[in-house]
Amino acid sequence: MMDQAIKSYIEQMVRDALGQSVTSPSARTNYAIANWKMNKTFSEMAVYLQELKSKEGVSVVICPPSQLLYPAGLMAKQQGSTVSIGAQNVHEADKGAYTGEVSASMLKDIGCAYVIIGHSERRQYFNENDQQVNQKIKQAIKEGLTPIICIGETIEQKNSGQTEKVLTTQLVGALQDIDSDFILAYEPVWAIGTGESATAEQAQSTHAYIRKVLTALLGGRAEGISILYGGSVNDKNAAEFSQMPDIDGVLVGGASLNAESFEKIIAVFAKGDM
Ligand SMILES: O=C[C@H](O)COP(=O)(O)O
Repeated sequence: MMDQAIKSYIEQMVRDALGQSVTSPSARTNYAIANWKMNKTFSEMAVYLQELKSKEGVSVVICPPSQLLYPAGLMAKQQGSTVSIGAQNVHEADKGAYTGEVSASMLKDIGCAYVIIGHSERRQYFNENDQQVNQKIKQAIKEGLTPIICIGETIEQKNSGQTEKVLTTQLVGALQDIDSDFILAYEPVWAIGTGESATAEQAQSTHAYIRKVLTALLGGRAEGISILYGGSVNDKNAAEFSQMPDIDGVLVGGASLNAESFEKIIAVFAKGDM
């Protein structure tokens, strides 16, 4: 548990930061990240990667289930693709007796460049807490992986006006003693897999708040952090998100499973094509 005095101090910094305008979209990298979750076989992955064309001006990351991490990376390399490979989770320990788990050094060893950490499905089904998320981020950074840190509120938290408090707590917990770069993904739990995305305006307003919290925590470094939106993004609504100054890309679940749909989403986030 965080000391109450530190928490109050950070909250004051956040309040102070709320008056500042800190956005500079052109300086940040745009990302289109596919989270396949527990989907796709080897042959489905092979067909998908053959079909998928990436674009300049946007970093594309595919996060397949763990059995496909190595072959997907190999195949992308053989095809001369610029697509990077990311894992969907990592364990917080270096190594040891943790049956079924995978370490950050193992992910690095097989060519992963990114790892999703703190996805709401991990928090909900596997009881991951902010302290674990923080440890996983540290492990990822130690091994040279870029963490894709997920935060987001549930529908109950949203309806009771707790969104900003929940996001601030998750950010403060996740980012303790983190001084390397990362990607942040705002994924309202109520929008994940429901077909009911946040509106682009709702997402923009929350992203602007998140950036101000990041500014309070990290200072000027927050300016360069890409903040992605996730939650029922598809090839129809992606363009609206891409117009928002604090939305630097998307983390896509269901709609990323189809190469054609994901390619359309990639295209709208390609800087220069907007
Ligand atoms: O990581 C991706 C998110 O959970 C979003 O999933 P979704 O696009 O299926 O709503």
